[in-house]
Amino acid sequence: MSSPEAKVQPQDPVRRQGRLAALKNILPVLQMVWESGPRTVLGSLVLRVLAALVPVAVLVVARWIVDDVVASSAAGTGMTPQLWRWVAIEFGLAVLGAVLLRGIDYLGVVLRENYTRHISLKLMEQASRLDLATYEDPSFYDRLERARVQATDRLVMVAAIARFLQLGLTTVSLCVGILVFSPWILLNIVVCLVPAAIGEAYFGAMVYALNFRHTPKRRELDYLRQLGASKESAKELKIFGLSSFLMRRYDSLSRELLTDVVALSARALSGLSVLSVVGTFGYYGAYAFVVYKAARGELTVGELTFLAGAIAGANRSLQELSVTGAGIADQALYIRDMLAFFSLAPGIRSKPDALPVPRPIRRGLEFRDVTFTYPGRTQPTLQGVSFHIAPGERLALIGENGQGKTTLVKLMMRLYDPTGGQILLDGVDLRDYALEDLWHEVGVIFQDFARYEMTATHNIAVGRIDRSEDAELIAQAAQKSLANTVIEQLPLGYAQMLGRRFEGGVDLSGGEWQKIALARAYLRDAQMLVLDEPTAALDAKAEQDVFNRFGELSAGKMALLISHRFSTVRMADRILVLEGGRIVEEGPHDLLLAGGGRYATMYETQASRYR
Ligand SMILES: Nc1ncnc2c1ncn2[C@@H]1O[C@H](COP(=O)(O)OP(=O)(O)OP(=O)(O)O)[C@@H](O)[C@H]1O
Repeated sequence: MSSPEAKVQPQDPVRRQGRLAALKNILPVLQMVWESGPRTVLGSLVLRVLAALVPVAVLVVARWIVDDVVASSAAGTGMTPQLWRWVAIEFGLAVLGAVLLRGIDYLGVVLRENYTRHISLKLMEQASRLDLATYEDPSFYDRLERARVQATDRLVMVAAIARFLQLGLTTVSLCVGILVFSPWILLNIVVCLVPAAIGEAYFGAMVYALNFRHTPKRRELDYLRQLGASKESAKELKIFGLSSFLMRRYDSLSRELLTDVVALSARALSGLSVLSVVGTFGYYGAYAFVVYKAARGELTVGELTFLAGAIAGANRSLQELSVTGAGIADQALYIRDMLAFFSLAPGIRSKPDALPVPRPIRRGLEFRDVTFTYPGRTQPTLQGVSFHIAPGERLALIGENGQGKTTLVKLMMRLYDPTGGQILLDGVDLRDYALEDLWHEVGVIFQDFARYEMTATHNIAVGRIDRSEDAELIAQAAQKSLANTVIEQLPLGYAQMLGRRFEGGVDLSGGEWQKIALARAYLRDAQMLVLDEPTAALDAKAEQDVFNRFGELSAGKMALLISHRFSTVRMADRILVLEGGRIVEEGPHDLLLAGGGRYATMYETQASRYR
């Protein structure tokens, strides 16, 4: 049985410890950014360092220009060569600044595309590793949704970190410039900005906490939106008149979210406005002090120019630094969900020394006293199930709805592990075999098989994707399942896009889809065939044709059939009757019928309908 995966316990994001702990999440993200394109990252860093130093260089040159102009005009020497040189340098710096900006933008685009690609592939890979049980847990979808949104939204954070580094360097260089003249001016600016920085951080965390709480509701909103505009539900929505019901639900849910968001934004607006007034005090205090010193002749006009520019620049970049820093800290909280998703480990996996599945399988598959309870359920779905299926044998499973037939198949494929008992293949526990090998050896079509919005070829090829280019093999599988008759009617034949999602797609009937899905099972060179309701959507004639072939196709293999139709079931060598998760009868059709038990009653009920 798969171990329940650790639930991600959300730390209280508003508390300082939670925020500080979240900061360490930045490191793995930086690592992922680096992995997505080391050269781009390096190039981007170099450009940003250069760009960070341009503002202070401009101010230093401006200071010398102003002082030289004042001196020249007092001495009446006009434009000196030295002055020309300063102007030329200033011009060069302006050009450099503009070019660097373009370069940073360009590399930013490359970085963003690389990172999105890299992270999306990682997400897909991780999602494919997880247990089926994980997919049946609603909290998983909340987590997946947060991870998905974060994977792309956190690009903002990547850009923010780069911006933070650049701003940091600009700020330090300007502050050093100010410090040379007066440490007090600097202190004044910094101290007055601290409350605003704390305020930004606080409200950022509040927004995160709100978004965290809203995730289930947002998921429901997405679901309602999709349901309201999907092909699958369109018929029922119209006939049952459900649209207004869905819209009312959407309206009330979205209103709840809106109210919360507006309330928080209003609080942030008033709180942060007050705090920014304090910051402005610091800036103008410093500015007035410099003007006062210049007026008393304690600073040259060039120094006044430099300081006024540096104070304005430092104030601006410090404010921006605190907003960007708070932003990064918030993003770090969001990233926690993405990292938590990446750290989920599947409970069902191969052991390090896993065995290959024997070829050929000699003794067959045995369920030995198997019990299974679904995660989150208290009652077992299967109880003490024991049976054996030998190579070359066709076994049928019959039972009313919800008796555990599909569950038994899921256990057979190791999509779940039993909670009690053992499943053995050639006398060895299924858990000792390599998972991929085991899956390779089964050709399965589930009752709720997937309908891929792809071409007819690919819809069959998914059964054995490494042979997707082998047109002949695919055509043979289609012939076996009778899908060829369906495909030959399509305007583009095997190249026809199926489903309605994409341009030129053609939809099929339920039975036609089923024949296509059946071809997937035949495409595999598998030793076990498992067909869960393989003919449920087929008409009587097609069912007859499918089964006439099935006999030949399953020769020498183990075949398990699940069906509610006795016409299907009776052709099996042996039939298991499942009731309440237990096998209550077992034997060939004639024997069970003669026995007059559960099977005979079910058979009679169905037969009487046709008399
Ligand atoms: N993922 C799940 N989590 C919890 N319970 C489940 C899950 N899947 C199935 N069940 C429950 O297990 C029981 C058996 O389900 P199963 O799908 O195996 O029945 P079945 O015999 O194949 O039914 P049907 O003939 O309707 O296909 C049902 O009561 C069902 O509600």
